[in-house]
Amino acid sequence: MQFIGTAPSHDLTYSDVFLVPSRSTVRSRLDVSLAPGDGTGATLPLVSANMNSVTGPRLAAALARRGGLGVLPQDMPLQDLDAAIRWVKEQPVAFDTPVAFGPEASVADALAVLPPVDGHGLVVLDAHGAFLGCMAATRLAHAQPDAQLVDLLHGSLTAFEEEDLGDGRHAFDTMVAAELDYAPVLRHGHLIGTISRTGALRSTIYEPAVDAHGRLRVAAAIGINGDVAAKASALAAAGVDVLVLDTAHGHQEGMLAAIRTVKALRLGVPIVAGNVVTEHAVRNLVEAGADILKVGVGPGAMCTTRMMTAVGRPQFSAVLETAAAARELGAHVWADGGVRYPRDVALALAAGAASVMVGSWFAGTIEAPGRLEADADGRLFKQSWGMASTKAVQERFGRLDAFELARRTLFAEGISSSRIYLNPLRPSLEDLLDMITSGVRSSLTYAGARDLAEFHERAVVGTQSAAGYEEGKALPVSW
Ligand SMILES: NC(=O)C1=CN([C@@H]2O[C@H](COP(=O)(O)OP(=O)(O)OC[C@H]3O[C@@H](n4cnc5c(N)ncnc54)[C@H](OP(=O)(O)O)[C@@H]3O)[C@@H](O)[C@H]2O)C=CC1
Ligand SMILES: Nc1nc2c(ncn2[C@@H]2O[C@H](COP(=O)(O)O)[C@@H](O)[C@H]2O)c(=O)[nH]1
Ligand SMILES: [K+]
Repeated sequence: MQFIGTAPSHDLTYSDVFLVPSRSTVRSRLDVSLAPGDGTGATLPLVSANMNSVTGPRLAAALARRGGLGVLPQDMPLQDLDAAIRWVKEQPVAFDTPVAFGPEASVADALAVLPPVDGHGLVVLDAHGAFLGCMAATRLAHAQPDAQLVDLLHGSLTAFEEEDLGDGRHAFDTMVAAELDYAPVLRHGHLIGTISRTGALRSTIYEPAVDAHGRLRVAAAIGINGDVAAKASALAAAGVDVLVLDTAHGHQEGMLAAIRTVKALRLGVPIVAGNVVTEHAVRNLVEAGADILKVGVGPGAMCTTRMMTAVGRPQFSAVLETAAAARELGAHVWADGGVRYPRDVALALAAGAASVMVGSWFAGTIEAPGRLEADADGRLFKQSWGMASTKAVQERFGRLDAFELARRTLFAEGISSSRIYLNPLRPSLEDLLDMITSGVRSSLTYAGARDLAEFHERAVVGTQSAAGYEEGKALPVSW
């Protein structure tokens, strides 16, 4: 990456910079590879943040199916993490995970996890897990909230046998011919997944991130305190593909010791460690055994660290410096936090990040863990909160005595409650992935790059004023 003109002497963040188009020989945006090449097996440079409101097993499976990686948060009890990892590994790769309800569930139960939008649907299973029927999510909009789903199944949609669908193109055409936008997929009469037209289309564009056994990949985080070796070993035994060692101040002795401990276990999975923002920290953490550095102090949407402590660093420069240092050492960087538009992802990758970690943006999706709520205007949202917020600290340390809990709560550095609204046009994680990857694929072709290594090499970046940034925004109403 190079700056157009002279490189600025002060630190920059994503909004301060823009990409300059260069002469290109790349003829199509579909000729571009977005594989991070960081040893995680991901084929898409997107990682979901290890936040309770962001990454649950459902979101992790959906993300891995399209090539990214979900990081399950360290706050989940170990047995829940174990179950979540195993659950992700059991999910279909070629089809979507069914949104399933038991025979007792009501329309209100369904609306708490699934908005009545096109392209989505739900299945109803009997008490033994056998498939009873399905319905389009849009049906929920016109039903009484207390109606039982099972009573709405008459005229149930068609279900396909797996072999009738074939490859993504054939599956898409089959659904168009059947005038269906959503359908369950059966194998010998047993439910193995669901499919939508967009899902069929996506399967021709994305490549799932799968392990050596063809199962979806998943990452999990652990903190630096407690029995780090026991936790890391337990997660590896459950089948985790990437381990993330995470704390607010990653450049500390406690982190270096934790990395050394996990490295010595030789678990055969990449070790991600952070958060850091300097070249010096990269050198120390890689020396201790980290393969990937998680970079970002203070850019996160739920994060109050910069205002509380003045500590941090504008994220574009943090990524640029750490990625250069990591590259020299054969390590990689994940740019963590502060991403609000596809352009921010493109800029992090141009600065040299292998992958980009997204938190709050993904919290407002159907696949995120929270329940759907509606505000006074009927707009749907999910709750989100920071992992260092009072809420998170109280949940994490709830088992401690009142004095210890109060002491730790004093040091909160995050927002406890925030509403992340679902984008009505892009309510699902996969809709956001489509938007982000189409933007980033386009960024690469503007730079004349076929893959992320070339993109980083060829990217030309300029700095802009606040007015320059403003000019780039679309106008929803006339001026
Ligand atoms: N990327 C970012 O900007 C930030 C992210 N977070 C996220 O919040 C979550 C919780 O992290 P964390 O608060 O580190 O909790 P952890 O449970 O991981 O504990 C952190 C440990 O580091 C010690 N420590 C020393 N200095 C600091 C410091 N300045 N800030 C925090 N801990 C310090 C703490 O001791 P003691 O409590 O005695 O001081 C504690 O032992 C993580 O997911 C983290 O990524 C949190 C803040 C910033
Ligand atoms: N200082 C804090 N940082 C936090 C907290 N919770 C999460 N985070 C960091 O933010 C990113 C996600 O950023 P986003 O802009 O995409 O939401 C996450 O990975 C953490 O590094 C917090 O409470 N305090
Ligand atoms: K912030």
